[in-house]
Amino acid sequence: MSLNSDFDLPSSEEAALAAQFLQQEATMENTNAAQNLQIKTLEDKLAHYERIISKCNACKAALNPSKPLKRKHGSVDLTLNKKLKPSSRSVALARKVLKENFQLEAFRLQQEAAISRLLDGQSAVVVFPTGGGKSLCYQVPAVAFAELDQLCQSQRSEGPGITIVVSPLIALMKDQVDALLKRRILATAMNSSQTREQHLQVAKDLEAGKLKLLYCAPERLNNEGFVESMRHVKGGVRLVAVDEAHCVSEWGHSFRPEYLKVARFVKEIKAERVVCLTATATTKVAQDILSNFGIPDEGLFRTAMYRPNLRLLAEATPNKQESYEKLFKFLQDHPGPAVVYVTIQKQSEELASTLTRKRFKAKAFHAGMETQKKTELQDEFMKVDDLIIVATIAFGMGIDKPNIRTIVHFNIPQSVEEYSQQIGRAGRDGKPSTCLFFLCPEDFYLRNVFTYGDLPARASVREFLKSIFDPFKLTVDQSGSGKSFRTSHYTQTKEFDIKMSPLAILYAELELQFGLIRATTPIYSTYQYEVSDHRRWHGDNSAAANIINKSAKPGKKWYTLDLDVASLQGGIVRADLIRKLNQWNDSGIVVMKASGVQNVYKVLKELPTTDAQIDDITRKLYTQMLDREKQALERTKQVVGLVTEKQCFSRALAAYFGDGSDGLSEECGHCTWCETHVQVQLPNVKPAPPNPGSVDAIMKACPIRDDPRLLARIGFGITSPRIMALGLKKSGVWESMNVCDFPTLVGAFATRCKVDPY
Ligand SMILES: Nc1ncnc2c1ncn2[C@@H]1O[C@H](COP(=O)(O)OP(=O)(O)OP(=O)(O)O)[C@@H](O)[C@H]1O
Repeated sequence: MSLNSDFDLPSSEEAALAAQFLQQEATMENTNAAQNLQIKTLEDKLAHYERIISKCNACKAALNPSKPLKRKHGSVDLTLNKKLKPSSRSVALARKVLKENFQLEAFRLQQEAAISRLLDGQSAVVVFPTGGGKSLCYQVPAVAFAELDQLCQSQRSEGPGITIVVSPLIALMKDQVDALLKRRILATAMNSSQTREQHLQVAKDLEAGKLKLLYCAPERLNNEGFVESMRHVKGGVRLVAVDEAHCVSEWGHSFRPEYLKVARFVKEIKAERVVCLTATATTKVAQDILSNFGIPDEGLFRTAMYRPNLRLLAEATPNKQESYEKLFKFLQDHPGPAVVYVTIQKQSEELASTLTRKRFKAKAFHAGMETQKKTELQDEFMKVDDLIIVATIAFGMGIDKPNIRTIVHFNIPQSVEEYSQQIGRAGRDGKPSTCLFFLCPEDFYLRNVFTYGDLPARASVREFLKSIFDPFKLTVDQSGSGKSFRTSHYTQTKEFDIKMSPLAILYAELELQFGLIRATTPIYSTYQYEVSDHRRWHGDNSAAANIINKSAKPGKKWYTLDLDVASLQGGIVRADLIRKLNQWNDSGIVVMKASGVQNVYKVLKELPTTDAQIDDITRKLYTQMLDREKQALERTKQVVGLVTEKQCFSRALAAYFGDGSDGLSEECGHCTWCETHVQVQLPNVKPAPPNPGSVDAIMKACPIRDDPRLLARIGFGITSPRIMALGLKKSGVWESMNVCDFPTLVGAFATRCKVDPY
C-alpha cells in the first residue's frame, strides 16, 4: 500500500525563499530595472475592487462609511465617547468597526468579550468551533487600533502599526486577504507561493506603514531578516494572531514544532498583545496555550461545542465491502452537498470513481493534486448543491459552505479533534445535517501504519545527534561572533532513517528545550541560471562574475553553480556571489533559480561531545518520542470510544473538550446511541502472531541486524526513508505480516537479532 503524506504543510523552502528575497532586497534598491517592474501593487488590487464596488449599488451602500447603516440595535453608540472606561470604550469601538467595516450587525458567541479584552491591551485565547467566527477576533482589533489611538490620544507618529497573523495554510491566507481587500482593509500575505516582485511589494507596503494585517506561515519566524524587520516595523506590532493555535501544544493532535517558536517571536518583536485561536482544544491543550504565552485563565474564551443541528451516527461493519454498500444507501437517502473523508490519497481517488460508477456526482480531493485543480474543485463545490467530495484531511480548511448536509468518515479519523473539526463543517446554516462514522477492523491497520510510522530507532536518533554535534562540522560565522552548522533535513532523513516531521521535532527540542542551537535563515546551496543577455553578461568583469563563470557547470540551457565550491575556490564570500547572481537576474542578464535548501543553525552553547552526554540527550529525546507514540495510540482509542461506548455521542464530544454542555440534556436525542440505545460494536478481530517463516524471509531479504524496528516495518508495511532507499518496498516480503500487532513484531525481530527492541 502506498502512503502519501497528506498534510498540506507550507513548503520547507518557504523560509529559504524569504531569505533569498531579503538578500535580493538590498540589490534591488540599486537596480534601475527594479523601478521599471510591472508590479501588481496593493493599490492596484484595491483599485480593482473599487471598480467592482462602484458598479454595484448594494456594495456602495454597504461600504460607504459616510452613510452609516441603519441601526437595528439602538443601543450601539457609534459616536464614541472618549471619556468611556477602557472596556466600555473598547466594546463600543469594536461594535462600530463590526458595523462600518464588516457590515455585520452583532457579535456572536464570545467575540465581543475577546475583542474588547484585546483592545484593552491584554492577550486572549479563543476556542470557538469551526465557522464560529474566530477571524473577526483579530480582524476587528487590527482595524480598530488607529481609532483606539485617537480615542486614547496616544497616536503614534509612525501610524497605528500592524497585526501579524501566523497561519499554517497558504490557501487560507489568500482567501482571507482577498476578503479583507474587498472590504478595503489593507492586508497581505508573505509566503512561498509569491513571486519575488510580490515579496518586494510587501516590503515596500510595510515600509510605507500602509498595511493593517500581514499573514505569514510559522516557518517564516526562523528568518532573522523577517524578525528584525518586525522588530522595527512602523507603529509596532500591535497584535500577533496565532491561528490553529492547538499546534503549539505537544498534547494537541497536530503538534508542530515551529509553533513553539511563536511565543519567543512575540517576545522578541515586543508585540503588544497576542490572540491564539483554535477550534479544537481540550482543557489540557488550552492550558498549554495559555501558559506558553503567559496569558492568565481569564483570558480564555471558550464556547459550547454542542451543535444541536448535527445528527451523529456511527456504524460498525465486519469488512469494508459492507461499508461500501451502506455508504451507497446512505448517500442516496441523504442528498445534498457532502464530504466523505478517507485517510489516504489513493482511497479518495478510488472511492470517488466507485461512487461515480454508482451514478453519484463525486470527485476526489487530496493534497497530491495540482493547486489549480484543487482550487477549481473547491469553487465548484461552493457553487453547486449536489456534489460529493471524497477527500483526505487536505479538504475543508477555510471552506465556508453553509449548506453541507452530510459528512461521512469512511475511515477512522486521527483523533477526536479531527473528527470534531470535520463534522463541524456540516450544517453551518443551522439546518439539520447528518454525520456518519464508519468503523471496521481493517481501518485500524491504516491508523497503525501512521501511528507507528513516526518513531525512528533509538540508534538512529543517537547517530543523528552525534553527527550534528560533530565539532569538525561547525563553521565560524562570517561576523566572527559565533559558530554555526548547516544541514539538509532532506538528506538527513535518508541518512538517519528519521522521517521529516520527527526530525523537525528533534531540532525544535534541541532549540527550545535544551537551548543548544537556534534555527536561522535557511540558504540555498545550488543556483542555476540561463543567460538572456550575452553582451552584458560577457561585459561583466567583476571578481564575483569571473568566479561564477569559472565555477559554473554549463548544461544544455542552464549553468549550475555549487555556491560553496565556488566560494571556496574563488576565495570570495557566498553573499557576494549571491548578490552578483541576484543583480544579473534583476537586470535581465540571466534568469535564475535556486535549489537545495540548507537549514542553518547557530550554536548557542557548547555542544555535547562525550558518549555519556550524547547518550543522556538521546535518552531524554527518545523517551519523549515514545510518549508521543503512546499519545497517538490513545487518540485512536478515544475517537473510536466516542462512538462505540454506551453514551450520548454529542455529550461525550462536548465532555472531551471540557465543555459543560450548556443547553444539552442528558441525551441529545439525535445520535446513534440516543436514537437506538444499541451499542455500536466492532467485531473482535485478534492480531495474528508473527509467522516464523515470514520472519525468516525478511531476515534473508534485509541484512540489517541492529534495527529490529526497521525489520518489523518491512513486515507490517510501514515505509521509512531507509526502506525506500534500499528498495525494500518492492521485495516479496513487504507487508507480509500486516495482520500482526506491530510492537509484537518489533519484539520478535529484536529476539532474532539479539538486541533491545527500542
Ligand atoms: N458576528 C458575526 N455575524 C455574522 N457573521 C459572522 C460573524 N462572525 C463571523 N461571521 C461569519 O461566519 C463565517 C465563519 O467565520 P470564520 O471564517 O471567522 O470562522 P472560523 O471560526 O475562523 O472558522 P474555521 O475554524 O473554519 O477557520 C464567515 O463567513 C464570517 O463572516
